[in-house]
Amino acid sequence: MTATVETTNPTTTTTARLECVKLSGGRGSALAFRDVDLKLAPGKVLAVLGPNGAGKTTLLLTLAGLLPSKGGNVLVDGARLRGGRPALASRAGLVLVPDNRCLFVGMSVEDNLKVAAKRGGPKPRELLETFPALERRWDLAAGALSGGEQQMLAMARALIQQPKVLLVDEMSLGLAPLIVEQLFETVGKIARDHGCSVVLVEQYAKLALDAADDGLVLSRGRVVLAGPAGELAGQVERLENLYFDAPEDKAG
Ligand SMILES: Nc1ncnc2c1ncn2[C@@H]1O[C@H](COP(=O)(O)OP(=O)(O)OP(=O)(O)O)[C@@H](O)[C@H]1O
Repeated sequence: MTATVETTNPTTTTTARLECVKLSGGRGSALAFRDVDLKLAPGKVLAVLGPNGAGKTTLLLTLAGLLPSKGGNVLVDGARLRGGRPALASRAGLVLVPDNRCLFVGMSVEDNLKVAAKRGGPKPRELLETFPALERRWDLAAGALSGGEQQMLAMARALIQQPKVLLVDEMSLGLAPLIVEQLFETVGKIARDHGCSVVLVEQYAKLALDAADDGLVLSRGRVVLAGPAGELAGQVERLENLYFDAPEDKAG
């Protein structure tokens, strides 16, 4: 089964910021996800949900060019992106925030941002507008920050690269619910203020759908539910069944 997340209004927008057409991917010879179709407009947030092992992270890594695709296409602003080439994906504006954050823990907050800054792009201190909590940590080593602050820094470091599409993996991992809620709010603000599209891989289905415009649910590598976030949020029971691998939703 495939499904399409159509966030563009066909009467006003002809080109999606991010588009996947029958995209498949995995590691080695195994497919972790298959035939994923999606369209995401600038400034919109897509929540990618699903149980453990559903293929969510593999989808993000494939979009970021860190894994080769095994079929289908990825398009950014209508231009086809060659798979398996992280430098090309980065040049096309795809920026990944990995679940382990990958910060330089011995370097200060400022230096973590400096190494990612682009010529002509925002200066590190400009990121404090979006992440004011980092100001009082500015000179501290990233490794000395709390989990929530580290996640903010990881997001700020992605944002300083002026992404067209921000790919965020398990932003909430290991964080207190209150911090998670704040981060989700910030994601919505980033999409609106910076006009970038955000693909948000998450386990916290309810919070993610509250922050997203659209949702897509993977189960066993296949899209089993997709549509406006508000509609998916109204199907929490079906979502929960998927998480517990209910037989009716097995994609085979
Ligand atoms: N490093 C790896 N080597 C081989 N197979 C892997 C590796 N990482 C994940 N897989 C396999 O790929 C499939 C998809 O995993 P993936 O991590 O994309 O799922 P996920 O939906 O992100 O799950 P989770 O929420 O637990 O992170 C699973 O069958 C998993 O066992």
